[in-house]
Amino acid sequence: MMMEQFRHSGDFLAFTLANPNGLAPCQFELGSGVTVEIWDTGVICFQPAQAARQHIILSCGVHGNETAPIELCAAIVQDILQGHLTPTERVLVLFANPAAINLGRREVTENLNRLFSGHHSKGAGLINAERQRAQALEQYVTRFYEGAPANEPRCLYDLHTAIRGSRFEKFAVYPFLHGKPWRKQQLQFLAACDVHTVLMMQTPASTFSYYASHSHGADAFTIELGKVQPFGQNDMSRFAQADNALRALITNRLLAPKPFAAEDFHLYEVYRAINKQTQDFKLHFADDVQNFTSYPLGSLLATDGDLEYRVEREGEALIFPNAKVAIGQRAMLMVVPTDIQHNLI
Ligand SMILES: O=C(O)CCC(=O)N[C@@H](CCC(=O)O)C(=O)O
Ligand SMILES: [Zn+2]
Repeated sequence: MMMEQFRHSGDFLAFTLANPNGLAPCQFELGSGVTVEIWDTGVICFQPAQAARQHIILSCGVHGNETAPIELCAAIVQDILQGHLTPTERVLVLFANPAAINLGRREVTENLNRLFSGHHSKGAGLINAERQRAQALEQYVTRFYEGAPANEPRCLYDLHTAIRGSRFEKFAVYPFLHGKPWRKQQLQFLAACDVHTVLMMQTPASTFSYYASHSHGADAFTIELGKVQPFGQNDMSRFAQADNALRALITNRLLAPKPFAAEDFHLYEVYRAINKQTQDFKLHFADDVQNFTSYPLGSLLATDGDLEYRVEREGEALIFPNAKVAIGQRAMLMVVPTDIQHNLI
């Protein structure tokens, strides 16, 4: 797709996917006065005509086969470009891994969501498209927040879908805050997105949301919207609330949330992370077992060479099990319900 076709259609996703290795930066203004800046393939920034109060990053396609969030973000961008939606806030939308989206695969060579906070530069001499993209995405996030006064809210919602079905179809990961309190206002926003299950992380991570949270002080989340499906096969009505809430956020039309109530949420914390140590890592439950499933104490969950992982704690539930990850990486998290009200602000 050429520039002219893109300007006509407003289809920034198609423009990105036709130019997965890079796009010449450019800038133009919409009839509404919104300034549009294209920084790179998959990287588009909207600056409203009037002074903004919030600095919002929406990202999708960190994993190339997680299509529902890509469709959702593409529609938002197209509606802005065609004048149907006029942001009042500064917005950066990222289609994070165009090459993987084109392949319909989670990754081209390496999991992009394990390369942030400098992990893209670890491992002597290793260079690949995902490492370069992780570094570039960090630079774009930095550039965007450099344009944000320190006292103004900044957030990043990194939209994904899970590989498996989940007992809770939509859920969020709240990155580790190093002892700072979790924010009720953010949980209320997640509830407005119809996301009522939140996993509170207990350690630093190499994910995009942890990077935005830790390096830029953003309210940042990984949000899982349903299960991986090919393009065109998502039932987008299941994500209508998230779509509406994100559109309301960028146009400053969010309704006042109802008072915070702990019973509106299923909160979990990580009890332990199981990392793959050998090529023999094997899960001992079926592929259709859902995220947040629990088994009785002592049940065998996984083996890794001579190692056995069994249920150790009452109520322990599994999440993100994946035997195909690279050695050394997280193959499954075990989580437990938590009541973290003491650390909510
Ligand atoms: O379903 C799965 O196994 C993976 C879904 C996914 O991509 N999840 C993210 C979570 C990131 C986080 O922990 O914040 C990931 O694994 O990168
Ligand atoms: Zn993902």
